Amino acid sequence: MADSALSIRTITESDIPEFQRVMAWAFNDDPRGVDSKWLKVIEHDRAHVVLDGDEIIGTAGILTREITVPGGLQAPAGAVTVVTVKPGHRRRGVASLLMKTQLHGLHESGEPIAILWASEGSIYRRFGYGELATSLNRMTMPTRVAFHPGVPVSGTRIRQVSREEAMPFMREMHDRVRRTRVGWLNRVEATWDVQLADREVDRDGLTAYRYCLHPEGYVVFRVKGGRSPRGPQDELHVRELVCETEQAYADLYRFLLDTDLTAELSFYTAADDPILHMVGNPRQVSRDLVDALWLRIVDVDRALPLRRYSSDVDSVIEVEDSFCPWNSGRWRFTVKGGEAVVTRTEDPADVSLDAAALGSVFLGGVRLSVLKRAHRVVEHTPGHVDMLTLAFIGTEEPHCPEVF
Ligand SMILES: CC(=O)SCCNC(=O)CCNC(=O)[C@H](O)C(C)(C)COP(=O)(O)OP(=O)(O)OC[C@H]1O[C@@H](n2cnc3c(N)ncnc32)[C@H](O)[C@@H]1OP(=O)(O)O
Repeated sequence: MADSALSIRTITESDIPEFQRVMAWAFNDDPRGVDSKWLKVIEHDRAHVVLDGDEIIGTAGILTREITVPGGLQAPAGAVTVVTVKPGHRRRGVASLLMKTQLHGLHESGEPIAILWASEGSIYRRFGYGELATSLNRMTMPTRVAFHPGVPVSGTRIRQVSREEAMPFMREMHDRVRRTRVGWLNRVEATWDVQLADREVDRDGLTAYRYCLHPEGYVVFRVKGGRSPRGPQDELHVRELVCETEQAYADLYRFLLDTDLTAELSFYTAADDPILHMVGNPRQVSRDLVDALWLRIVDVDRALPLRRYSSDVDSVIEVEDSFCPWNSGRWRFTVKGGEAVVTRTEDPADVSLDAAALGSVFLGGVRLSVLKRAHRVVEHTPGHVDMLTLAFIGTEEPHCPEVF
């Protein structure tokens, strides 16, 4: 329960310095001037502060985004960011008040999905966000590894260019590709400034970004210099690799892996990055899967029909959602030819779950059958969990390549 001394409102320009200070202190960081990169994307009418009297003690923002969902469709998503509470004011309900205000606002404006990256795994389930809606593969591999015979490299010339030259090409390429990849988000101009901000302070001893273009894709990376008695040991840190053809993917990876003076490539990539199967020895690719997007179904009946499903289903799903009570109760979920219809029903439930479990499975990143084994889903009618599992799973692992 929120403390009764607290109030909440959207921000004005004059709140920005204090908004930034609270953010910085909460993240154990230093404010670095009001041009701090995250502030560039904050939408003032969707950012909130919590006050204790006149003192700003909490912050949160929603970014208006589109997310690609299974079926190659785009759904509106509220991208929740900079949820922070000033040290000294924690555990008195400030974050809960921010979460409630955001989710009620999204419900009223008809935006059926909320997404976020969690700083800690123990915070957001209580607010109905499901973990691992997308996961991230922290991958490293030696450079120079050979490809499996039969993986073609076209010999297309790849050009390293300046950021200015790369930007128009990257904007267009990204906007085409993101519409085809489940979990990818659209970018507004300020997003590019944030995602590819190249401030000295963010480089951690690495070079500035390098931009390399292929006619059907691009790659952005930094290099970390290294030497050893055995020879050059530079590391390539890939920031993003965006390709609209499989050929460009093979060409750009080959280009990176053949870079002189390097020993290792690292890339926070999709869980199912095909590179694992492109190299001759898959054990040379080390992988570490972590949670990425957490997803919240704001409105069950609006959200579920937004995507396409892999098989037909007719099930009654009982949802428990004390934080957004309009979702609680039983819903008939019928899929025919990939399209879902969701209606209220009084019929007995085939399957029961909570809002967070529904958020985890929405993009196909988590199997409902696994949540059943984890005691997070209850099956009342045998067979329905398996049927729903197959319907929700798609042809690729969902992936969100950017932190917001
Ligand atoms: C999307 C993003 O922006 S991710 C970034 C999140 N922010 C940070 O990590 C910055 C540092 N942390 C903070 O600023 C704060 O501790 C926050 C925002 C995580 C939580 O704010 P608070 O105002 O303390 O949370 P609030 O008092 O509403 O707590 C609600 C519940 O969550 C629990 N909770 C809150 N934070 C945590 C945590 N870090 N770990 C475990 N439980 C937590 C509380 O114990 C409480 O539980 P209860 O309902 O059972 O009593």
